[in-house]
Amino acid sequence: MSTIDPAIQHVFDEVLLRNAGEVEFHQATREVFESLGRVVLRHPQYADASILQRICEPERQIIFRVPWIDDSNRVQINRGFRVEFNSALGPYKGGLRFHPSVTLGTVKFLGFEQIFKNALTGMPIGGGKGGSDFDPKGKSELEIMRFCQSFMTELYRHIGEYTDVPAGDIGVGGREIGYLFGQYKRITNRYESGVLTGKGVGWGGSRARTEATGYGAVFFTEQMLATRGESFDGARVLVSGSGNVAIYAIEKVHQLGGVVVACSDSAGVVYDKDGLDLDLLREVKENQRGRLSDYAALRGSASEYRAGGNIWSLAAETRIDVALPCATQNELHEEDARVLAANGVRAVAEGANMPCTPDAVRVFTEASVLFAPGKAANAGGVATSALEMQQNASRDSWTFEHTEERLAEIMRGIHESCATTAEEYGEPGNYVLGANISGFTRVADAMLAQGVI
Ligand SMILES: NC(=O)C1=CN([C@@H]2O[C@H](COP(=O)(O)OP(=O)(O)OC[C@H]3O[C@@H](n4cnc5c(N)ncnc54)[C@H](O)[C@@H]3O)[C@@H](O)[C@H]2O)C=CC1
Ligand SMILES: O=C(O)CCC(=O)C(=O)O
Repeated sequence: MSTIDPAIQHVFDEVLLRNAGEVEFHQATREVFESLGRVVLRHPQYADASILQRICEPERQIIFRVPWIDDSNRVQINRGFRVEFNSALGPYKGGLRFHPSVTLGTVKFLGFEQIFKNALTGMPIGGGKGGSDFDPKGKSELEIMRFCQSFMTELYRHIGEYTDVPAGDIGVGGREIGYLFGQYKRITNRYESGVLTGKGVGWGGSRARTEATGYGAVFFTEQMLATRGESFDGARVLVSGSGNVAIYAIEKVHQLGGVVVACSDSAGVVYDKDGLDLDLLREVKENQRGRLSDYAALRGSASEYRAGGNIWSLAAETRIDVALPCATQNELHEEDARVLAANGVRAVAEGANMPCTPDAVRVFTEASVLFAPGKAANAGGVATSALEMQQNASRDSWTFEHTEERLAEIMRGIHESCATTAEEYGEPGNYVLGANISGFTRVADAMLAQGVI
């Protein structure tokens, strides 16, 4: 079992004390600290410059009121957040999450992960994240627009092409990015394309950004499988969630010859034993903004809907080769990992951010299941956001094929750097260790070069 090296335990204790009650942030930082003992011993300059202490302290945290008027003319108040965590490698970069569960601790855990993920991409982007406890579910189109406009009315003063570049995450897709961009343009009187990514392709967005996170997670898994001479061809796959990441992970698995037999939402699971109907799924989720129960009703006898079901338990009923958790944090627990490992699952890759609990990750590691942490596996989204910024800066617009090839190349590079770093530190195949050390080293070296700031 991984533990924190005694040489850096006191730094982690301080992180716990300074960020009391932020359990997801504790979880994310603990995992990184568990990987870093050997690095700090090998490179004492990091400890001398207090890099660990500094990397855990956001450069800036912004919390603001978001007032808006609902369709019944009542004033509603939400809370907005933007945590600008680390700008050693470039402007803060990371998504916005709109979900009722969002707290400062959630945004800090996501922002912390983003620092290392963005470093792994090799692109010039720092780490940040934001969001609100606003719940988009059940809101009208006009309520969503009014909320986004109010959110941006405060956020605009903190962001910019060279400062901080938000994008989407849970509850924030192309529609919300459109409303946010419109309000930014209106307030600043500037068509600053590079201030947000995930824009519509017709007005500054990048082709393949919508697909990038899900595709990238599958590309990474493909690389991991290849280290054991395996592939997606004929593989049976579980993908949790049914949002942006899940849908495009499913699409890429199907393109590579695999079959995704189940996906989920917060209300239940659909199990189509011969494979999901992706066109229908997209119609229900993307166009109608419906639930999986609606999908199952339309799909008829080819589909089984399990209200409140656990997607991972399907591995005990049918052959599953690969599991891709693509919904939300801590959705795959120790018991689920045991079921997956005991029933022959060969690879697990985190399309979502931190979907597997630490105990689940330990089960996979002990069972020699290939395991890709989110900061490596889902980095294709933010990498393609950086490609969007590149296209914006050069007033260019690339083809889908070119952008997808760049994405595939970036994912191969991330896989390579995680694999070689894990090997260099004596744990070949440990992608968690490889991702943490490789991402950390790039950021730490830039921080050293830039002095005590
Ligand atoms: N959108 C992006 O480019 C990126 C997203 N991610 C991460 O991927 C995950 C999913 O994000 P998106 O697909 O963008 O969000 P989304 O809002 O498009 O979809 C989220 C999906 O998860 C489902 N869900 C939520 N809680 C659930 C639960 N407890 N059980 C089962 N399903 C549940 C929702 O019903 C929805 O289908 C998040 O962890 C996010 O941080 C990571 C990298 C980039
Ligand atoms: O594309 C981006 O800037 C952000 C993507 C994101 O939020 C993530 O990687 O978790």
